[in-house]
Amino acid sequence: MSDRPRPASIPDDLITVEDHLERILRGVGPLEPYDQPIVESLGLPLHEDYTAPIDLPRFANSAMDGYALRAEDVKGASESDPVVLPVVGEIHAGSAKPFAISAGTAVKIMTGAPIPKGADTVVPFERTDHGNSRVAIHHGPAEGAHVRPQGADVREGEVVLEAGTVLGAREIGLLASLGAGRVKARPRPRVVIISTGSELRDPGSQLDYDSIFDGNSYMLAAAVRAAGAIAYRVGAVEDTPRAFRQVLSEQLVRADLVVTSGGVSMGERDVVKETLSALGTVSFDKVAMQPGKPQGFGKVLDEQTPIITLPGNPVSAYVSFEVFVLPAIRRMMGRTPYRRPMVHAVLASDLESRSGVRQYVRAVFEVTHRGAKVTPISGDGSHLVGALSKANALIVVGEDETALNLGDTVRTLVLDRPF
Ligand SMILES: Nc1nc2c(c(=O)[nH]1)N[C@H]1C(S)=C(S)[C@@H](COP(=O)(O)OP(=O)(O)OC[C@H]3O[C@@H](n4cnc5c(N)ncnc54)[C@H](O)[C@@H]3O)O[C@H]1N2
Ligand code: MOO
Repeated sequence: MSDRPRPASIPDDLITVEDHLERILRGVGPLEPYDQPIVESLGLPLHEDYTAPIDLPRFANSAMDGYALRAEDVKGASESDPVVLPVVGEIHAGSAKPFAISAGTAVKIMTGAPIPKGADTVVPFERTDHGNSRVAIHHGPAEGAHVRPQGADVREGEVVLEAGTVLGAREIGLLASLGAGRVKARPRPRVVIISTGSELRDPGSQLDYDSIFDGNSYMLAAAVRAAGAIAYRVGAVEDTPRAFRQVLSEQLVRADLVVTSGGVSMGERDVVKETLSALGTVSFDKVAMQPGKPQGFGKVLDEQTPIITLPGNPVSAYVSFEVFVLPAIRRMMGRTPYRRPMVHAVLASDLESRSGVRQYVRAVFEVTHRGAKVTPISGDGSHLVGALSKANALIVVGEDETALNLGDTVRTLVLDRPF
């Protein structure tokens, strides 16, 4: 049970959002880390400190196309009084031949090529006559000009990325630059999504008079991917325990987590509840929230795979994903914080809420020159997917709060924002 005090207004037969979430988070553990190809690690937290095995730059090299030479040999050179040096060769990046020059000579050098032994400075072509066998240098540079020194960026032995760093393009680029093809991270959880309902048809197929398209499994698959996990979407399963049990047992081999939609309320064909209650390892509860009241969580079959059962109403399924599944996925991946941080915003209209439930109100969040503002979207039906698509935030109204007023500061979950 959560340590937080239970709001007094919650009816006895409901459990709190906090208790249900805590039960889920206790029931899903972080997945075992292993060495993964670096591009696959995008968005995953690094499991251990990463120490640079080499210097960067690995060798002193030229920052410009030009001539490598000794600054001392061209001291005081100018356009009107150039210093002419013999050109003893040409070095390209990757030509794999070590090179050395002696005093009073120059070598053509391209960007990225190693500075030859004996040289300390590069003069770009633009400050010369661009000569081939001899070159007139029109400028006396400071020693070290246009040379990128070895180890100036990263030192061998230095911890360049700390454990817990979430890997993005820049970090992956650094790892590759240091020669790491793989890196230790917890894997993306594989999440199997099963929608249930004999009325459901796949988008693009023919509808009967009482059938509807299966929006939820697509919405949930997209949400799973957006959370950084792998989604395996299973087409809608009809409302019979046999069909549901069969799909579940077939799917468990590839699941770290199963998420279902539908079939968990009080109906006579609530197949998820009926089938899983019989196993005795999944508990079904009414959670003091709106939308999203009927919820279930437990472990299934021999694999003891965690399963989160979401209500079928689309808005309820979406909000439940945000509140329960997203934190579970993040915990499995080792990403913290598990829960999306709340953002404070000023309410743009009055809002009424039912006592005894935590209300998640669809809303539009925007940052204006006056600060963060949030406007509720009208209509609170859990079937309103059109309205849901217009929202980019959920206002969280506490269990004991029944009215909020225009101008109040409210807590908001700003959806889709990385955290
Ligand atoms: N007597 C009671 N009835 C209901 C209660 C209750 O407490 N007592 N709770 C209501 C609440 S709240 C919710 S939420 C729903 C949850 O019901 P289920 O999880 O059993 O979901 P279904 O009955 O299967 O479907 C509900 C609704 O959503 C549509 N649906 C289902 N799956 C999909 C999908 N994949 N894509 C699009 N739409 C879907 C379905 O057709 C129904 O209209 O129960 C209330 N009833
Ligand atoms: O609580 Mo149900 O989940 O709103 O519509």
